[in-house]
Amino acid sequence: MAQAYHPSRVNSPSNQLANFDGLSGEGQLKVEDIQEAYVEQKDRLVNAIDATQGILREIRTFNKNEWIIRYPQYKEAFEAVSPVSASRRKSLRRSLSFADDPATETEVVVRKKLQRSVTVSPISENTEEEETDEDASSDFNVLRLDLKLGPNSTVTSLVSQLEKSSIANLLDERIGASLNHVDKLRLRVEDTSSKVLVTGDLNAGKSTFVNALLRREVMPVDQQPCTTAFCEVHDAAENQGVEEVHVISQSVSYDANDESTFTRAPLSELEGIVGENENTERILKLYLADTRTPSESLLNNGVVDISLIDAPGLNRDSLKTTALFARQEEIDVVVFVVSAENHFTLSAREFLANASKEKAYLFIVVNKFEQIKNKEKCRRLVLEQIKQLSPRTHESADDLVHFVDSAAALQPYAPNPSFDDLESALRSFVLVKRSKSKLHPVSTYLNNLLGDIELLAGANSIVATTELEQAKESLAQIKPVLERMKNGRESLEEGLETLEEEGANGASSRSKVTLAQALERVGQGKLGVNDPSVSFPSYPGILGVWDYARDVRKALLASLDFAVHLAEDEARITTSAGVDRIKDLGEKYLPAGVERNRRVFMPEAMFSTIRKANKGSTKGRRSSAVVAGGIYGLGIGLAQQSELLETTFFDLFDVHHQVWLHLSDGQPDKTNKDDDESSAPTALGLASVGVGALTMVGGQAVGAKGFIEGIIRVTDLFGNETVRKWAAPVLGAVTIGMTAYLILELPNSIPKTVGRRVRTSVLHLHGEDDLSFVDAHALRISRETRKVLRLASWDLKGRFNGAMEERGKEVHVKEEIAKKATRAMEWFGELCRKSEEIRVSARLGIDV
Ligand SMILES: Nc1nc2c(ncn2[C@@H]2O[C@H](COP(=O)(O)OP(=O)(O)OP(=O)(O)O)[C@@H](O)[C@H]2O)c(=O)[nH]1
Repeated sequence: MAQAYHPSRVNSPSNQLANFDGLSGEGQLKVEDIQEAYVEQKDRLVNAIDATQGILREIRTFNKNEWIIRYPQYKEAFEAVSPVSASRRKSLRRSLSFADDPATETEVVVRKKLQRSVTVSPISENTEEEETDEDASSDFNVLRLDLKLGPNSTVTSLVSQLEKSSIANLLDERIGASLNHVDKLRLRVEDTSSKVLVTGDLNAGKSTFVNALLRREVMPVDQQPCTTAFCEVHDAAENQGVEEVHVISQSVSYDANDESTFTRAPLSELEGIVGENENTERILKLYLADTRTPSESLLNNGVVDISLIDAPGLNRDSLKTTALFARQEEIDVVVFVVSAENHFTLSAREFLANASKEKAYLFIVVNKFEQIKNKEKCRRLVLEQIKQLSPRTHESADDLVHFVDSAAALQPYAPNPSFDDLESALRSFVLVKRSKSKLHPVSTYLNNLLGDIELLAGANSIVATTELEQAKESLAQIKPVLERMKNGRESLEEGLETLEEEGANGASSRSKVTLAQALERVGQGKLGVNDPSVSFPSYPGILGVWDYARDVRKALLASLDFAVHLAEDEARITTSAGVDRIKDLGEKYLPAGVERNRRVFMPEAMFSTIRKANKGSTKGRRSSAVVAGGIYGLGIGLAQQSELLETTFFDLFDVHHQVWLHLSDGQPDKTNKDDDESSAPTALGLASVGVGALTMVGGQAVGAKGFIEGIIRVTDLFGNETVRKWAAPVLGAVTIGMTAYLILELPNSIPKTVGRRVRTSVLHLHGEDDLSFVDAHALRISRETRKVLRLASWDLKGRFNGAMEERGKEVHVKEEIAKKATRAMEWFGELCRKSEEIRVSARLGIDV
């Protein structure tokens, strides 16, 4: 069978239908070419659908797991430029903002690549030189989010309620909806069934025409005019190869797999069924096995499963029903059969006028043409009528209007080229229409969807680039700081340790010097320190000697207190200097922007705490008082301690000291100088106490030294006669003289005696850790100094480590952002590439 599609139009300049649908090329086109073109386009679309679904799913996953996709909004960026360049720029430049951040706008360029395909990139220096594209679309078609709440609400007002992620969720939902829609589109593209409605005037030969197409006399001809059944002819392959009739029960939707929706009948009963169902608009499904090859068969053509619907002849009653039927979306093609003898009746005109509104192109079969004598006149008249009824059909009349004799086509072995032409044209028309009705909307949708994906990718690429740049900028600032901190950490710690050590040691050694000097002076009967607040009492005379000794003791103790106070003051100065140096270290090592220690060091607050007595110490109370610097207002409060203030006889006459002086040739024994008199109550000592007591009883205070010296000399003289004679008066005179001497010496000797004793007492006060007065205080002061310095250095270390940690975290965060942004840039770039690839391979926007 010849398959030439347009043999008469090999050189035809216009082939509007074919041109319109992109299925026609230069020269003669065979129906196979159209079939092939259709199949190719269908396959390309199915692949494009699968690939698009793939990238939509990837977007959702990426949006969910890796990058919150930002939803861009574009508006034209108007600039005060010359009118020419303004018109150029208007379509090029867009102001890009994001739904979650409408205040921040970036100027971008929207470039057209393929039809309806745009890319977005930031403004560059060369932008001005680029070609203008007035049609460049820069808004979303498919993935548009309706972010407006009402007529007066703007995106801005809504955004306050929408987080970035909420918009990303909305976008995700939109993508989800789009995925579902693409699923439906896939089914639509893959659905190979196509319905051809055959209708026309009563008795025009519709059934004969359908039989001719089937090359079988299946449809009953010469039925009563009131036959109202719609006979839908399908390939038997759709019914497991069984030829039969399915009589569809009224008011149910037919399902071939659901027996309850139809009644089966053999083909032989078709005529009877059609006859029975007069006046009822029934639908009958006919399954026929077409034995012809796919290239010959219309029903089983290997490309689409065409089903033919033999509609009732048009009359007043059936007109409306048939018109409604023809309007159905699933009807791809309406074939109108008109008898060449009768032309178009009123009903036919009415139907065609309506149908041409729905379907711009109609396939018209002018039947029984062989019977017409003046064929040219008939052809002319019919075409004129068609021109009136369906102008578009008339324009493509060569393809769409066929003058045939259907009855003759049923004759076996009789060549019928005009019917063959019709058949080829009808098949091509079905395919072209199908391409237009099924493939074109899918192609448009995919193209728009991919365009949206590219817009989204372009905008998000800009966001990622900006984020990457910002992160890099921050990293360039923070990383060196962190590096410096890491490198400086050790030397800072060393510096702090040294400062602490130096401070504590310095305070200790200074205190030792100060206190040792003071104690030495006190031992010599002088005030430990010279200060106007501590004065030496004046000697009140022999009668006030007791009080004098007490006052001297008190003054010396107070001067020692003052010395401790001085040592503490010195330590305060040392500590202050140490704290300042710690601050300097802070300035050196802490990076800018880190809060410095705001606490002010108060030296006066040092040494103000009372240390609790050591547990188990028998001298608990005493040691508590010793270290209670400041408790009495002066250092350690020695001058207020009753046991130290206690004045004894030995403050007046230090017999013990005198004995030692004498026995060691007037040199006090240095090794035993710290000995307490109470710890060595010698016999001599006791004797001297007795003599002392005697002299006191006699109303005179006699110095032990003088007294003992006297006794020694007196005993030396007793062996001499003359001496014995003069002994009594001499002894009396000596005693008187010595007594006078001692009394006169008291103002000088008391301070020394008291000083010595005070020094000894004080030295023994500090039993803690068996340390001396000086060492105990030096230790206490250095501890306090160390404590303060340590606190300051801990604070600095804390700040330093905190700042380092913070910067470390910041670096980590920025690095993560940079990593994410880099990945996003690559990902969106790849997305654009994939999207473009889909467009190109599916020829979206080109083949329509
Ligand atoms: N000579 C000739 N007769 C035809 C042709 N087509 C149909 N007929 C005859 O016209 C009569 C009507 O044919 P049908 O096919 O029943 O017409 P129809 O349009 O289906 O009729 P209704 O369904 O009743 O409207 C029959 O007697 C056919 O034999 C044709 O091409 N040439």
